[in-house]
Amino acid sequence: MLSIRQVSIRSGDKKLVDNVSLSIREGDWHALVGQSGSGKTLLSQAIGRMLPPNLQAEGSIFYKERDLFALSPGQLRTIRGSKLSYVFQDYQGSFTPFRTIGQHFEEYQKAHGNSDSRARQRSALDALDSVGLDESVYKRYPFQLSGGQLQRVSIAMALLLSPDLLIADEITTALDSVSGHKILELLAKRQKETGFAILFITHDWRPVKRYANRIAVMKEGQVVEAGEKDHVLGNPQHAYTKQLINAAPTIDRFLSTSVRKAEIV
Ligand SMILES: Nc1ncnc2c1ncn2[C@@H]1O[C@H](COP(=O)(O)OP(=O)(O)OP(=O)(O)O)[C@@H](O)[C@H]1O
Repeated sequence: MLSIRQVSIRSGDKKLVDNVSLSIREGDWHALVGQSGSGKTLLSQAIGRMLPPNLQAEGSIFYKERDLFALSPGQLRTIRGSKLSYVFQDYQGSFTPFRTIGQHFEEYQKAHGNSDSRARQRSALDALDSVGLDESVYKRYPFQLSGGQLQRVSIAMALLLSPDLLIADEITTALDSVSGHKILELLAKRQKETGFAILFITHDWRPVKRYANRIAVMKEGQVVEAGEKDHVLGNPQHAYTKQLINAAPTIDRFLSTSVRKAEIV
């Protein structure tokens, strides 16, 4: 469904992403992991042509046989937000403080051509309901919601127009672990219901093990290993992947440490 072909991203002479190729299939939960600064966010921004203006991308990214790099800005707008949508770690930055949640939904839907105000409100309330939020949230301001609730609103908006691909960049990093877990469970439930694919950028191996079916590992701008999750985790080929897997906390290790601590006390 999405095919990233030999994409490089440069800042002047410096290559920040180096000749990356990656495919995302319908319904995939595709994890993108790797060291800080390895180019995960830039690669995800390149998909929606949202790179900072000082950077240049080359190569091609095909969404259902259309090269996104070759589309006009108008053509791209019909795809971004509707077929491809984003949720970010910085959910607070995605909201304007003096606008209610309802006003955010209004603006978003008008921008995507929904001119029927009753239908707009109905679909906003349905979207809130689908992420476990009640109608009262529609009239509230962003500062009146918790981090977890705001991230739910971001997901509701990102899924409003039934995208084929949701790009989720570190979406639980700013949340406490319980709220983060609830967000991921919600995402998994919505994915099961509607079948969109997820490009899931993370530092955390736990959700990768739990939810992903495919993994790509990035290091210094390159994808050093990619494939089915079970294959990559069970039979890692690259030294860096092995290092990442060994460094990840496992429940077994966590439990044995806790038991040891309990024994010492
Ligand atoms: N606008 C920019 N101009 C120049 N260099 C940039 C720019 N944006 C990012 N970079 C550099 O590109 C590299 C890749 O950045 P990117 O944010 O994609 O990494 P990442 O893998 O997402 O890291 P993290 O996991 O810490 O979020 C980094 O070295 C970063 O400093």
